[in-house]
Amino acid sequence: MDKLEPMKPIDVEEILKDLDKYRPRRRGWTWRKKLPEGTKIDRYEYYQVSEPLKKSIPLPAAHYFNNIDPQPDVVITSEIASGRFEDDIRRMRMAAWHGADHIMVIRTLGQSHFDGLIEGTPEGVGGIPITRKQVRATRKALDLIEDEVGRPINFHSYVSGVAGPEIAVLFAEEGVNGAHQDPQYNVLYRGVNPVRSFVDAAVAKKIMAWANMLQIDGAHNANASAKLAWTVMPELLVQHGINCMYSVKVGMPKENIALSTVPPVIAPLPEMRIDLPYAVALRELFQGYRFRAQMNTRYIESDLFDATRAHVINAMLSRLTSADLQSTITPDEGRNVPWHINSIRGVETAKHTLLALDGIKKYVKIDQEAIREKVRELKMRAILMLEEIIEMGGYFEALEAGMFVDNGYYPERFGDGIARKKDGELAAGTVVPRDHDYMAPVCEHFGYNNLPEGIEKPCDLIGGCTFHKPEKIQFIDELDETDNVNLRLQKIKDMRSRNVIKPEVEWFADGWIQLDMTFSLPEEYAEAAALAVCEKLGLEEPTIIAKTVLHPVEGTYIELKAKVPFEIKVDELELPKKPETLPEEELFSYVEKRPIKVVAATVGEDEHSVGLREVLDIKHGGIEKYGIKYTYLGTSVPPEKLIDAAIETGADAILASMIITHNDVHIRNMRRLNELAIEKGIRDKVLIIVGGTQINNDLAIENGVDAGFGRGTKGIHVASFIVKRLKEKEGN
Ligand SMILES: Cc1ncc(COP(=O)(O)O)c(/C=N/CC[C@H](N)C(=O)O)c1O
Repeated sequence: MDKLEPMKPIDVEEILKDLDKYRPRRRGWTWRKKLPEGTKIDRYEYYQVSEPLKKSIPLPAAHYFNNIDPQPDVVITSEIASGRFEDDIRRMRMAAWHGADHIMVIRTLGQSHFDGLIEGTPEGVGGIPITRKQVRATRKALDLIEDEVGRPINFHSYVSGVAGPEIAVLFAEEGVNGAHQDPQYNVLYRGVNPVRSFVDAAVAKKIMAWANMLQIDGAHNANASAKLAWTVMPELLVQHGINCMYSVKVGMPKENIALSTVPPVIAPLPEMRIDLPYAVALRELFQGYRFRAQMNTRYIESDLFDATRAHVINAMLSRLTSADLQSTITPDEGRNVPWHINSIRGVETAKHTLLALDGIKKYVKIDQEAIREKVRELKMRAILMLEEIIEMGGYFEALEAGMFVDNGYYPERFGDGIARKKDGELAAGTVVPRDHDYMAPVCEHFGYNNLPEGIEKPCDLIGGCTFHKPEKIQFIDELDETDNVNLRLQKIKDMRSRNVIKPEVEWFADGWIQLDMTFSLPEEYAEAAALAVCEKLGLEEPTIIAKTVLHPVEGTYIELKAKVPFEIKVDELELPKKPETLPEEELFSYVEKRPIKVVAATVGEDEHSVGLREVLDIKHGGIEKYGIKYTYLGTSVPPEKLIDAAIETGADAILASMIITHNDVHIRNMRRLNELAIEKGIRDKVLIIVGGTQINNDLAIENGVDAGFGRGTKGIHVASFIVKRLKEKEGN
């Protein structure tokens, strides 16, 4: 398969075919191609956008603006790792269409403790088992997806744990474009021996530098691990400094070193007043490096709205300072391994906010004087901390003393930091000093290597290494015949062959749905009542995933997930009939021969007019475009007035818009129009057509009018209906 059919799902079996022969089309990271300041998109000016996509899904409100889908200048990340790469590939395609060009894949639980590579395609837990086959299949799929959307997509995962160097070689061989690499992470959060972690990191970073991979550091983990995240701000600056300098010393270019910057707090704290000075201090201290805005995962609860608000603030912080990448840790990080919809919501939030604040610095400047004191204080605290680390004898000694992730706001100390023994922890004593005559015919190998004179590159000694002779790469297909993608695909093939489907959240037809409901009960009763509703609906495994107390006794909002026990037969689905339309030239010629007049209004106490005006006015392709004359009576028009106007003007049709449906007021208005038309003796002379977001044709007809048009109706739909009916009534 050399390209994707836009309206066909990715064929994973096709992706898996000839995987042993696949070679990555490029190595290294790709930034977006920025467009000049003042670029016009449609009639609007932009200052921070990049080249558009060939295929994409714009923001929800884009249809008001000719469906434009501007792409911010900042790389947008989507983190996708459900445990089944074959489903993640589908979601990567969804994310790419919504504007993500950086796909980050978390590794399966505990892979950092595997002292070697794993192979095949076992199912992961909370992430993907990173194996050559999985990496290769995903990169191959991303090739197709990037061709489809028309923009390179960066594939990213993690170089960490006791097999860090091996993972780095794998990523370099397989064309992975970016990776987290920070030796402090292994030490602090994976309990790896500090010396081992730093030696491995040097080896891994050198390989990543050769592969031109973007590196993201792990400072955000301190933020995510501290009790009060803001107290580690000075330490975050120190941690960024340690990884940045270590990476530069190993030979990594600064433009490939990204700081994973996290806003230290969230409302109810005065978020921006605390986060802004920190963000400014970072960018002043680390000029020349890249900034990856990482949402604050420390405080993400199960409330999707609160998480989304936090994401908006984070992206706003990016625009007020600067960011090269905008991460979109999904809003449901606080409750699930991210679901499809929440990966996409994360991308939309980033895109929306970055576009909303396009060029904002032309109007809004940070008052450098006002912020100066706070910025200086943060830098001073970080410098003092660095000086103390040096006084303690250096990084490893400071580590043993528990200097890191202490919850005190340095120099305040609580003594509850994460202490790691220099000669203890996982893989202690496994670093073997190289002999003085050490020689390895290995390219991009960190450290001294007694290579013989006159060779062009080390691997010339062995006829080429896998970096220079990829045909030497050993591709292992599957190792576990009971846990692999082929077995999992069997279930999908079976359902597709029977043309049945189930709802899903992260894996194909996994059966999960999400419900939300509100009860006028205190929360514990509301939770029990919600579960009871699911039982009565015959749903399986109902699980409460979030709740909002609207009032201690007046009401509680509950969100649940539950599984549907049945399959849906796709063949038996009744698709809503698309309103038929006549060819435009038929409409023009009919109306020319047979003039048509209509009266139109928004009826009752309803003030909504936008939808009706779009159906009427020529500039929106309204019925006026086809020569139909209309008399528009405005909004909140009593049905009586609309009928009288139809009589006065001899109208052929009445167009009544009704958006408000409270207490079925729309239904009363439909019936009223019909009754009045009968009373006044014009019912057989005039078509009554109603429209509105909650209207459908069946509802309209059962309430006495001739047609009902719902959301998204265009002038041609209404004009076609009128002409069709008049033809039926009057012949020709
Ligand atoms: C520097 C570093 N190395 C490795 C790993 C992952 O390591 P395991 O494979 O042991 O889980 C991480 C994880 N960070 C969380 C990712 C977050 N969701 C993010 O977007 O940054 C890390 O920060």
